[in-house]
Amino acid sequence: MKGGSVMDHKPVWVGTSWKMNKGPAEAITAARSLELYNAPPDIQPFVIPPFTSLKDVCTILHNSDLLVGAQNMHWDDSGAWTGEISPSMIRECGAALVEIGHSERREHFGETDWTVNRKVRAAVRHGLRPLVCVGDTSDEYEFGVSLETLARQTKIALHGLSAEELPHVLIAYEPVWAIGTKGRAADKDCVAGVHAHLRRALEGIAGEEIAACIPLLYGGSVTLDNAYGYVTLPNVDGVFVGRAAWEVTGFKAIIDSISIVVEREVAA
Ligand SMILES: O=C(COP(=O)(O)O)[C@@H](O)CO
Repeated sequence: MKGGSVMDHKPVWVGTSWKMNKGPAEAITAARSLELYNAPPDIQPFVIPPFTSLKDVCTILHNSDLLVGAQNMHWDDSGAWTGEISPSMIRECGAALVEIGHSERREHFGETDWTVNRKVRAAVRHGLRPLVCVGDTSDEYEFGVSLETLARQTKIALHGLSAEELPHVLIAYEPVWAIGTKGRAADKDCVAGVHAHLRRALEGIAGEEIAACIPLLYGGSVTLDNAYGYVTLPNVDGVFVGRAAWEVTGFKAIIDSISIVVEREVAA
């Protein structure tokens, strides 16, 4: 079928960020209903709760099949950074992942390629796996410069990482025009083309062998109806879901739909 994740028996990543939803009580309820969840073989599920729920969710899911991440962090270990959360604080909560550079943070909170790079380097230094979000705006898409934007964001995000550090990174391609209630999901041809380009960019940065280890996820209006289609594409190693996975039942349904495809491909 492809030279991507399923054939290589790498796990297919299926995760959701709860964004600014679920305070501690609701997050604990959701985490408890995932605690005993047996993830299908070859699927690596993850959830990314808000900071106020991070420790509780990490504690509940500590021995589960799910990984837990934070939605952002500062790059410094500690200091006078009012309102910020450090990498060691996230580690202390028990998180394994940290999302960096989501377009909502780039657009509304001053995240830049430069701050993304500092955060990515800090994350790996602290033993966290950064999930770096890259994405083109609708203007960039219309003007035909999406690939340049994505290559720039990726190169700067990973700048300065060593050959040992690079395989800890995950990348999510999330077109800004695909995210949220006003977004439209990218079609499969677009995702296949962009992911092939991103893999080549990674090969330029890290060499072929390491680039092949870096999971490339797609995110933006992923639903139960389209999720499994994305993971059949070459160079798509998973999906990063928002709204459609905020309810635990929706999240599990998406995982199940993907697992059918994965099992079929592994058996073939
Ligand atoms: O923003 C994301 C996608 O949100 P959707 O609601 O699925 O469009 C991605 O980062 C997952 O949170």
